[in-house]
Amino acid sequence: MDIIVRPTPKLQGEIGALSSKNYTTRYLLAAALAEGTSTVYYPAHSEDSDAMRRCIQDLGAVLEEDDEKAVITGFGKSPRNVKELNVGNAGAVLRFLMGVAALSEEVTFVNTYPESLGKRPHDDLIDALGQLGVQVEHNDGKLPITIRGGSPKGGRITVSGEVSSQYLSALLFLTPLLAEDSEITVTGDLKSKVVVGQTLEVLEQAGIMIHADEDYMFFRVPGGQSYKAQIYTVQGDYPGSAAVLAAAAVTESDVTIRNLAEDSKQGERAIIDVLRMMQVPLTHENGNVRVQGNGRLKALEFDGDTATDAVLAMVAAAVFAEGTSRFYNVENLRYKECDRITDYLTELRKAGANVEERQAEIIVHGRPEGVEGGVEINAHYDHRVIMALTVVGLRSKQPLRIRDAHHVAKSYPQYFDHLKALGADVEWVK
Ligand SMILES: O=C(O)C1=C[C@@H](OP(=O)(O)O)[C@@H](O)[C@H](O)C1
Ligand SMILES: C=C(OP(=O)(O)O)C(=O)O
Repeated sequence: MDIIVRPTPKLQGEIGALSSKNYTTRYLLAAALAEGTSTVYYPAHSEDSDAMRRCIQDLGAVLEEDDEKAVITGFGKSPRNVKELNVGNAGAVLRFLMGVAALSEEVTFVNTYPESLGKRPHDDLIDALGQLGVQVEHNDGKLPITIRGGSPKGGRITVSGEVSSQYLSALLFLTPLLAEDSEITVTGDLKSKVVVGQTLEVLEQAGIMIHADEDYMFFRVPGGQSYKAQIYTVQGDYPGSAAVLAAAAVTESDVTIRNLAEDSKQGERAIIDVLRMMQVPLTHENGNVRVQGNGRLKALEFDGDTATDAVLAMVAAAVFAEGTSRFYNVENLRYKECDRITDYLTELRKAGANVEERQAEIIVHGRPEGVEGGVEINAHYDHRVIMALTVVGLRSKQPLRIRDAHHVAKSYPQYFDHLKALGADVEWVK
């Protein structure tokens, strides 16, 4: 399915934020790793969260769900033997479950998105699991991957943080369950460091003890621990909401998103500060973010690694800002659902944006007068490219047609319904 995004000068209204993807994957996993019955309130419903639901059930968790909650009886330290797991296109789900698979005899992760997740590297996690004595068969560090776990005991592990924080998070979920204590040393520059804070927060809520150095470069993990069955509540999602807020910022708007906690550990909360720095009129009180856009924005410089999943939306806003913006420290955007620097900028240029790339930077020469549009966009299987190009389309002179925009459902299936409710002129076409 494609989406046509037509120029929309005004957005107005109020929506509730979608539920956080990162907390949903973590709570579902923590519940599966516990032996009792946990409840997760307001879990996200999207392809990635469904991938976690499907896989933990394949591994033996029992899940019952109604409109507001998932009730999960976990498998604890003993996942059921299963031949294959299908994580869809979900990177975090794959990496976390590669860790859990170390507790199984033999599991193969199949390659169902050869053009997206199938191209992403997992070498650093494969190497770390190898240090625990886990055998991993792989296709040059990529899917399909077969893990023969058996019974790793723990010990000293080093893991590179250069490409993704998900490898470290995977080890933090696994090692408390091993018989012996572990020490994890992170090498290189740890990317998406703030997301590790979300992992530690969830582990603490699950009753797991981890001694973490303040800079997250060294961890002592006591072995022989158990995840406690708990009641969890998923907070609102900043990365997805960032795209809606960017849409409000580039139009004449009065848009409110509810349920975005001021004190959230999500780094993408920085969308609020970034839009403020861009001089977009905005308030954030009692979990309500209200943007009263006037279409005028100022350029800025920003360390994108602190808010990795919101950078594309910020760049989309910067396309219409006065001046030149620079998003630096973003090299690991190249290892996501697509190359979010080269592929994304190719699509932005098609739409008429003036953008440049460096290995680890996106530079945007703003065009407050708007961009031409009138082209077809390749989504590159990437939900965040789809959301960001939609923001650009709302302020293009001619409509944009985004091909295969249904991939937005990886994290935010209701994105276009939400935009429509705010008055955006968007239409699904076959
Ligand atoms: O741990 C997680 O849930 C995630 C970590 C981040 O990935 P990287 O650590 O690869 O940047 C983020 O982009 C992804 O959407 C979710
Ligand atoms: C990169 C993302 O997800 P993942 O790495 O989990 O596939 C994302 O949601 O933008």
